[in-house]
Amino acid sequence: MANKAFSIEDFNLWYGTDQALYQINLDIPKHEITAVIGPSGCGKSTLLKTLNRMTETIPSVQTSGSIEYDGEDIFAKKKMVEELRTRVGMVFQKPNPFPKSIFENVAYGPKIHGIKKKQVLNEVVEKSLKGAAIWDEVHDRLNQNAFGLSGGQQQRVCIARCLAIEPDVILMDEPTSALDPISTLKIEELIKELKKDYTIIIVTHNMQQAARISDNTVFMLNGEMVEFSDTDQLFSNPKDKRTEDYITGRFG
Ligand SMILES: Nc1ncnc2c1ncn2[C@@H]1O[C@H](COP(=O)(O)OP(=O)(O)OP(=O)(O)O)[C@@H](O)[C@H]1O
Repeated sequence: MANKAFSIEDFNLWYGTDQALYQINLDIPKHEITAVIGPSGCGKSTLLKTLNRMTETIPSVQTSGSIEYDGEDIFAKKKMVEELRTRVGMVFQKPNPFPKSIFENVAYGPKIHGIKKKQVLNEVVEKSLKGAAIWDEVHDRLNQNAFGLSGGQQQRVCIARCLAIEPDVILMDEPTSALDPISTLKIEELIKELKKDYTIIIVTHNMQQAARISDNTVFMLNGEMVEFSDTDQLFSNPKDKRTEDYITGRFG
């Protein structure tokens, strides 16, 4: 695959003595939406968090195998972590704005990266909030605390915060599971929109969501990657019997 964001080869991960990922081999294409589905505890979040090296903040974690991002080994050198996290942003399950104003939430990353000029920060904040489809709702109250927003609005502010560091990839760990159906739909529409500019990898419990928004789907089971296919194919004509059993609701 010429246009791949991540290339994962023979990747294994252990929490202490418990193995959570087994021999994962997977190429994740650029500028597409890749969904990761599977029953609870199958390793979806672990796989996602490994992609921007968040799992290594847990002391007991050990890994083997290789993961390349844009052709470079993500584990290669210490310096790579900051660079990697700038290029690979993350949005979490529960909206987690900082207890700061909407403006400061979005300006936080750029400020850390040394941007001080108010004019530039204003532009970044506006662009990011527009990119996250929340500008119209908040432009007249940027100085209000982000906690005053609804859950769906908070999640879009968190997406804007992620966009403000100008990543190439956005990892999303069940970004709508804490939201109501209307907010969920808005975020799904936003994700489809963001695909033009970003590579998106989304963990979801919700198979309908994976079917609605993703181009490719990874099905995981007990720490193994059972199947990686075009989403339409995976849901209409799965290659593996275990995928079929899962998507037809026979387990999980
Ligand atoms: N910090 C941790 N320490 C030890 N074990 C962990 C840790 N995080 C996850 N695990 C274990 O690793 C396995 C995979 O967990 P993971 O959270 O990746 O699964 P998941 O598919 O995302 O689950 P869910 O859908 O319930 O969020 C599970 O057995 C879990 O108990």
